[in-house]
Amino acid sequence: MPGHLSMEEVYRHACEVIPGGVNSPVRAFGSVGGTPVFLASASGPHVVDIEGREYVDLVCSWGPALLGHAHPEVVAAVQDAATRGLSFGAPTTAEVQLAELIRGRVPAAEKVRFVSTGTEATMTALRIARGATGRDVIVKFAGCYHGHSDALLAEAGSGVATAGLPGSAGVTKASAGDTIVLPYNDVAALEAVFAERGSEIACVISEAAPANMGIVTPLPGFNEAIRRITAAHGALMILDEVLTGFRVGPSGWWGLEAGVQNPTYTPDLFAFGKVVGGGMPLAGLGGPAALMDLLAPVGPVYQAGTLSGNPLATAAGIATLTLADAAAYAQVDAASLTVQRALADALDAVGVPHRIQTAGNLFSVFFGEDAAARGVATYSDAKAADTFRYPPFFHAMLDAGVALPPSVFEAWFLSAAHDDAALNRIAEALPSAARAAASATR
Ligand SMILES: Cc1ncc(COP(=O)(O)O)c(C=O)c1O
Ligand SMILES: N[C@H](C=O)CCC(=O)O
Repeated sequence: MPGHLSMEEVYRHACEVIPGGVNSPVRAFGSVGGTPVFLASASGPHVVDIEGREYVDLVCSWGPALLGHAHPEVVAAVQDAATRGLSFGAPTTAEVQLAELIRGRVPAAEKVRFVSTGTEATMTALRIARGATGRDVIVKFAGCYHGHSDALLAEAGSGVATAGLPGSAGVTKASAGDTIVLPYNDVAALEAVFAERGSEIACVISEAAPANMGIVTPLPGFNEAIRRITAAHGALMILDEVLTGFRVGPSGWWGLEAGVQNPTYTPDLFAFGKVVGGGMPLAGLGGPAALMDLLAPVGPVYQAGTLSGNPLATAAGIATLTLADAAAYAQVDAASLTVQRALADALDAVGVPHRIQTAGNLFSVFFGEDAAARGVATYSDAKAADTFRYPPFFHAMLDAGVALPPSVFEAWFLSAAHDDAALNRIAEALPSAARAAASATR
């Protein structure tokens, strides 16, 4: 492909050789319109497109860039690892070190199996649950996204929500039939389904705090209720911390909500991803030895991966978790609060009813009277909000040099590198974006 092409030209060419021009649907501008921004580089709080335009980034690679893009120490760790080999397909001491770092933060993850994507982590967790219980049925919640394995795409959030799809073509009836989808935050629905089919249910999987239908904070006691009900029926609880893990705090959402010492609940299995790989393809699942040892080669539940525990990804994960100390989390939290306040002020100033919902330092905005008055507790609430206000809002921000997630159903991500200059640029961009949201029509 010739150099110095415009964004539109590159996109047109990309669409000829890559479906939709993108390698993950949420990167397309399907719900906001326009040409996806092709990036050339990223550093700290910024991304730079192929035309040389710099943006303050509020996507952060959909979560991993907790410390900002290309943190020098993380890059150095990866470079150093690369000099010793890109992939061995054999165990390394670094994998042991990363597993120990995770266990130090989430003690219930006594053993960790590394994979390359969050999808694999949740898929493997389901397989363990089925292997452990001898049952087939799984329960998930509408609007939660757990990656793109067959069993978990029904009424999924993220790109499935953005595209307005009920699920995916290509999933067998048998696979879909083994998945029960319930409304999020609805303890009565969960109790009812267990009362009826409890002996068939292998597990309940939930995002620790859903962040793929916008942020829908679990109502107080909801995660505890999942724990209580699953335990009563001999089913497993899988907490998907792929997005929240090591991002909203040192021990993820579970650490914030349940508390690490004497936790109010502990799931059977955790799924991790994103931050744990420091921007490289690495994810994992963790839990008590008795369950994790069901995995091959110890137990009968098969799982494998040529690139699992890849040395570059492991090095990035170790460097990131080592650098992600209390001060780093405090910086991310403070930056998030600053943007939330500026966003609320800008929308209030032009009279756009809205609700900003949070899960630790993650947040998203829902527009509309109902969302503002009652909040958003379910996927139905999220879809009923004034989503038409987001595209003009998004494009006004982009025009002003701030890259938001290109879907109202995605979270906004800050990093420890979002300094005053970056935060000021966001604050300066917000008033005109709020005016664009105010004048949007259905
Ligand atoms: C909560 C959650 N679980 C699982 C996944 C799947 O992870 P991956 O995209 O790495 O497969 C994602 C995001 O993609 C996620 O947000
Ligand atoms: N919402 C997704 C992950 O959290 C976005 C990542 C993707 O699917 O590309």
